[in-house]
Amino acid sequence: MAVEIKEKNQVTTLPLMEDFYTIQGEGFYQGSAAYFIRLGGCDVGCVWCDVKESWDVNAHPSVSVDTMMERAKASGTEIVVVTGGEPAMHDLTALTQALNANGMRTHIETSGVYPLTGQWDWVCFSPKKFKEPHPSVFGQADELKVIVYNKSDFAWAAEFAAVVRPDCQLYLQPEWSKEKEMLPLIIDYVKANPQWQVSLQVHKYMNIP
Ligand SMILES: C[S@@+](CC[C@H](N)C(=O)[O-])C[C@H]1O[C@@H](n2cnc3c(N)ncnc32)[C@H](O)[C@@H]1O
Ligand SMILES: Nc1nc2[nH]cc(C(=O)O)c2c(=O)[nH]1
Ligand code: SF4
Ligand SMILES: [Mg+2]
Repeated sequence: MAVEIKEKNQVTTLPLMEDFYTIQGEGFYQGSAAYFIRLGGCDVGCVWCDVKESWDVNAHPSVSVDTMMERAKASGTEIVVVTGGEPAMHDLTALTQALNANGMRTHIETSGVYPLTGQWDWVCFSPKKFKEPHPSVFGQADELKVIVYNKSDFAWAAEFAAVVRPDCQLYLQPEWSKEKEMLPLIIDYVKANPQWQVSLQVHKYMNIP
Protein backbone atom coordinates (compact mmCIF):
# COMPACT_ATOMS: atom_id res chain seq x y z
CA MET A 1 0.00 0.00 0.00
CA ALA A 2 1.31 3.44 -0.89
CA VAL A 3 1.99 5.47 2.17
CA GLU A 4 1.66 9.20 1.96
CA ILE A 5 4.48 10.90 3.81
CA LYS A 6 3.04 14.01 5.35
CA GLU A 7 5.42 16.86 5.95
CA LYS A 8 5.64 18.46 9.35
CA ASN A 9 2.99 21.10 9.87
CA GLN A 10 4.35 24.13 8.11
CA VAL A 11 2.93 27.60 7.95
CA THR A 12 1.94 28.05 4.32
CA THR A 13 0.02 31.31 4.62
CA LEU A 14 1.27 34.54 6.14
CA PRO A 15 -0.26 37.99 6.78
CA LEU A 16 0.83 40.15 3.87
CA MET A 17 0.72 43.94 4.17
CA GLU A 18 2.26 44.70 0.77
CA ASP A 19 4.77 43.45 -1.77
CA PHE A 20 6.60 45.50 -4.36
CA TYR A 21 9.60 45.53 -6.65
CA THR A 22 11.94 48.41 -5.87
CA ILE A 23 15.51 49.36 -5.05
CA GLN A 24 16.92 48.27 -1.68
CA GLY A 25 17.38 51.67 -0.07
CA GLU A 26 19.43 50.72 2.98
CA GLY A 27 22.59 48.99 4.09
CA PHE A 28 24.91 46.61 2.25
CA TYR A 29 22.61 46.02 -0.75
CA GLN A 30 21.61 49.68 -1.08
CA GLY A 31 21.08 50.44 -4.75
CA SER A 32 20.25 46.86 -5.80
CA ALA A 33 16.93 45.86 -7.32
CA ALA A 34 14.95 43.78 -4.84
CA TYR A 35 11.43 42.45 -4.38
CA PHE A 36 10.03 43.34 -0.94
CA ILE A 37 7.54 41.20 0.95
CA ARG A 38 6.22 43.14 3.94
CA LEU A 39 4.52 40.88 6.47
CA GLY A 40 2.04 42.19 9.05
CA GLY A 41 2.53 42.05 12.81
CA CYS A 42 5.04 43.65 15.17
CA ASP A 43 5.10 43.97 18.96
CA VAL A 44 8.38 45.88 19.34
CA GLY A 45 6.77 49.33 19.44
CA CYS A 46 9.51 51.65 18.17
CA VAL A 47 8.23 55.22 18.73
CA TRP A 48 9.75 56.35 15.42
CA CYS A 49 8.75 53.30 13.31
CA ASP A 50 8.09 54.36 9.72
CA VAL A 51 5.50 51.60 9.08
CA LYS A 52 3.21 51.58 12.12
CA GLU A 53 0.37 50.42 9.84
CA SER A 54 2.12 47.05 9.81
CA TRP A 55 1.84 46.41 13.55
CA ASP A 56 -1.63 44.84 13.80
CA VAL A 57 -1.23 41.26 12.61
CA ASN A 58 -4.99 40.93 12.07
CA ALA A 59 -5.20 43.92 9.75
CA HIS A 60 -3.54 42.08 6.88
CA PRO A 61 -4.89 39.29 4.66
CA SER A 62 -3.49 35.77 4.82
CA VAL A 63 -1.70 35.00 1.58
CA SER A 64 -0.14 31.71 0.58
CA VAL A 65 3.66 31.54 0.38
CA ASP A 66 3.32 30.14 -3.15
CA THR A 67 1.42 33.24 -4.25
CA MET A 68 4.11 35.46 -2.73
CA MET A 69 6.83 33.42 -4.40
CA GLU A 70 5.07 33.53 -7.81
CA ARG A 71 4.65 37.31 -7.63
CA ALA A 72 8.30 37.82 -6.69
CA LYS A 73 9.42 35.43 -9.43
CA ALA A 74 7.29 37.22 -12.03
CA SER A 75 9.21 40.43 -11.31
CA GLY A 76 12.39 38.77 -12.51
CA THR A 77 14.16 39.66 -9.27
CA GLU A 78 17.24 37.94 -7.89
CA ILE A 79 16.85 39.30 -4.35
CA VAL A 80 13.75 39.02 -2.16
CA VAL A 81 13.74 41.07 1.05
CA VAL A 82 11.32 39.84 3.69
CA THR A 83 10.43 42.66 6.07
CA GLY A 84 7.52 43.93 8.11
CA GLY A 85 6.39 44.48 10.70
CA GLU A 86 8.63 42.02 12.42
CA PRO A 87 8.85 39.11 9.98
CA ALA A 88 10.62 36.81 12.44
CA MET A 89 7.48 36.55 14.57
CA HIS A 90 6.21 34.15 11.88
CA ASP A 91 7.48 30.71 10.85
CA LEU A 92 9.29 31.54 7.62
CA THR A 93 10.46 28.02 6.77
CA ALA A 94 8.00 27.42 3.93
CA LEU A 95 8.42 30.91 2.47
CA THR A 96 12.20 30.68 2.26
CA GLN A 97 11.98 27.13 0.90
CA ALA A 98 9.69 28.30 -1.90
CA LEU A 99 11.92 31.27 -2.75
CA ASN A 100 15.15 29.24 -2.63
CA ALA A 101 13.64 26.43 -4.70
CA ASN A 102 12.83 29.00 -7.38
CA GLY A 103 16.32 30.45 -7.54
CA MET A 104 15.81 33.63 -5.53
CA ARG A 105 18.08 34.95 -2.78
CA THR A 106 16.41 35.37 0.59
CA HIS A 107 17.17 38.47 2.66
CA ILE A 108 15.51 39.44 5.93
CA GLU A 109 15.16 42.72 7.80
CA THR A 110 14.70 41.97 11.50
CA SER A 111 14.89 43.56 14.93
CA GLY A 112 16.12 40.18 16.17
CA VAL A 113 13.59 39.86 18.98
CA TYR A 114 12.54 36.39 17.80
CA PRO A 115 14.80 33.46 16.85
CA LEU A 116 14.97 33.13 13.07
CA THR A 117 13.25 30.35 11.17
CA GLY A 118 13.95 29.54 7.52
CA GLN A 119 17.06 29.63 5.34
CA TRP A 120 18.56 33.07 4.80
CA ASP A 121 21.18 34.24 2.34
CA TRP A 122 21.44 37.63 4.08
CA VAL A 123 20.37 38.73 7.55
CA CYS A 124 20.08 42.43 8.37
CA PHE A 125 19.84 42.79 12.16
CA SER A 126 18.55 46.14 13.39
CA PRO A 127 18.31 45.97 17.20
CA LYS A 128 15.89 48.18 19.10
CA LYS A 129 15.95 49.71 22.59
CA PHE A 130 12.22 49.03 22.87
CA LYS A 131 12.61 45.23 23.08
CA GLU A 132 15.73 43.16 23.67
CA PRO A 133 16.98 41.02 20.81
CA HIS A 134 17.30 37.26 21.10
CA PRO A 135 21.01 36.35 21.41
CA SER A 136 20.72 33.63 18.73
CA VAL A 137 20.61 36.34 16.04
CA PHE A 138 24.04 37.79 16.93
CA GLY A 139 25.95 35.05 15.13
CA GLN A 140 23.49 34.99 12.22
CA ALA A 141 23.71 38.67 11.31
CA ASP A 142 25.51 39.52 8.06
CA GLU A 143 24.74 43.18 8.60
CA LEU A 144 24.16 45.18 11.79
CA LYS A 145 22.15 48.34 11.11
CA VAL A 146 21.64 50.59 14.11
CA ILE A 147 19.20 53.50 13.85
CA VAL A 148 20.61 56.65 15.43
CA TYR A 149 17.91 58.69 17.16
CA ASN A 150 20.07 60.38 19.78
CA LYS A 151 23.67 60.67 20.93
CA SER A 152 23.47 57.73 23.32
CA ASP A 153 22.89 55.39 20.37
CA PHE A 154 26.58 55.29 19.40
CA ALA A 155 27.68 53.57 22.63
CA TRP A 156 24.66 51.28 22.38
CA ALA A 157 25.59 50.37 18.78
CA ALA A 158 29.13 49.50 19.88
CA GLU A 159 27.75 46.94 22.35
CA PHE A 160 26.19 45.03 19.45
CA ALA A 161 29.26 45.36 17.24
CA ALA A 162 31.12 43.49 19.99
CA VAL A 163 28.82 40.46 19.85
CA VAL A 164 28.17 39.98 16.13
CA ARG A 165 30.57 37.99 13.89
CA PRO A 166 33.84 39.72 12.97
CA ASP A 167 32.78 39.75 9.30
CA CYS A 168 29.40 41.37 10.04
CA GLN A 169 29.02 44.68 8.15
CA LEU A 170 28.34 47.64 10.45
CA TYR A 171 25.95 50.48 9.55
CA LEU A 172 24.68 53.58 11.33
CA GLN A 173 21.45 54.92 9.84
CA PRO A 174 19.92 58.20 11.00
CA GLU A 175 16.32 58.05 12.17
CA TRP A 176 14.49 59.81 9.34
CA SER A 177 13.02 62.71 11.36
CA LYS A 178 16.34 63.34 13.14
CA GLU A 179 18.54 63.16 10.09
CA LYS A 180 19.59 66.83 10.10
CA GLU A 181 20.73 66.59 13.70
CA MET A 182 22.20 63.08 13.70
CA LEU A 183 23.93 62.85 10.32
CA PRO A 184 26.82 65.18 11.26
CA LEU A 185 27.40 63.11 14.41
CA ILE A 186 27.28 59.88 12.39
CA ILE A 187 29.81 61.26 9.90
CA ASP A 188 32.21 62.21 12.71
CA TYR A 189 31.73 58.83 14.36
CA VAL A 190 32.43 56.89 11.16
CA LYS A 191 35.57 58.96 10.49
CA ALA A 192 36.81 58.08 13.98
CA ASN A 193 35.58 54.46 13.79
CA PRO A 194 35.97 53.43 10.15
CA GLN A 195 34.79 49.87 10.75
CA TRP A 196 31.32 51.50 10.62
CA GLN A 197 29.63 52.88 7.50
CA VAL A 198 26.83 55.38 6.94
CA SER A 199 23.47 54.05 5.69
CA LEU A 200 20.83 56.46 4.43
CA GLN A 201 17.28 55.55 3.43
CA VAL A 202 17.89 56.49 -0.20
CA HIS A 203 14.47 55.24 -1.37
CA LYS A 204 12.94 58.16 0.54
CA TYR A 205 15.05 60.63 -1.49
CA MET A 206 14.11 58.85 -4.71
CA ASN A 207 10.39 58.85 -3.79
CA ILE A 208 10.04 55.15 -4.41
CA PRO A 209 8.57 52.54 -2.03
C1 LIG B 1 10.25 48.96 9.31
S1 LIG B 1 11.57 47.90 9.78
C2 LIG B 1 10.89 46.26 9.52
C3 LIG B 1 11.84 45.15 9.89
C4 LIG B 1 12.08 44.92 11.38
N1 LIG B 1 10.92 45.08 12.18
C5 LIG B 1 13.18 45.84 11.87
O1 LIG B 1 12.88 46.81 12.59
O2 LIG B 1 14.35 45.59 11.51
C6 LIG B 1 12.74 48.01 8.42
C7 LIG B 1 13.96 48.86 8.65
O3 LIG B 1 13.59 50.21 8.76
C8 LIG B 1 14.29 50.80 9.83
N2 LIG B 1 13.50 51.97 10.26
C9 LIG B 1 12.23 51.95 10.71
N3 LIG B 1 11.80 53.20 10.97
C10 LIG B 1 12.82 54.03 10.68
C11 LIG B 1 13.01 55.44 10.74
N4 LIG B 1 12.04 56.26 11.20
N5 LIG B 1 14.18 55.97 10.36
C12 LIG B 1 15.20 55.15 9.93
N6 LIG B 1 15.09 53.81 9.84
C13 LIG B 1 13.93 53.25 10.21
C14 LIG B 1 14.37 49.68 10.84
O4 LIG B 1 15.36 49.87 11.83
C15 LIG B 1 14.69 48.50 9.96
O5 LIG B 1 16.08 48.44 9.74
N1 LIG C 1 13.32 50.76 -0.90
C1 LIG C 1 13.21 50.29 0.34
N2 LIG C 1 14.30 49.78 0.94
C2 LIG C 1 14.14 49.27 2.19
N3 LIG C 1 15.08 48.65 2.95
C3 LIG C 1 14.49 48.22 4.09
C4 LIG C 1 13.14 48.56 4.05
C5 LIG C 1 12.15 48.06 5.04
O1 LIG C 1 11.15 48.72 5.28
O2 LIG C 1 12.39 46.98 5.57
C6 LIG C 1 12.91 49.25 2.86
C7 LIG C 1 11.78 49.85 2.23
O3 LIG C 1 10.67 49.98 2.77
N4 LIG C 1 11.99 50.32 0.96
S1 SF4 D 1 10.72 46.51 15.10
FE1 SF4 D 1 10.67 47.28 13.00
S2 SF4 D 1 8.50 47.19 12.37
FE2 SF4 D 1 8.56 46.86 14.57
S3 SF4 D 1 8.16 48.89 15.42
FE3 SF4 D 1 10.39 48.69 15.26
S4 SF4 D 1 10.98 49.50 13.24
FE4 SF4 D 1 8.75 49.17 13.24
MG1 LIG E 1 11.04 50.86 5.04
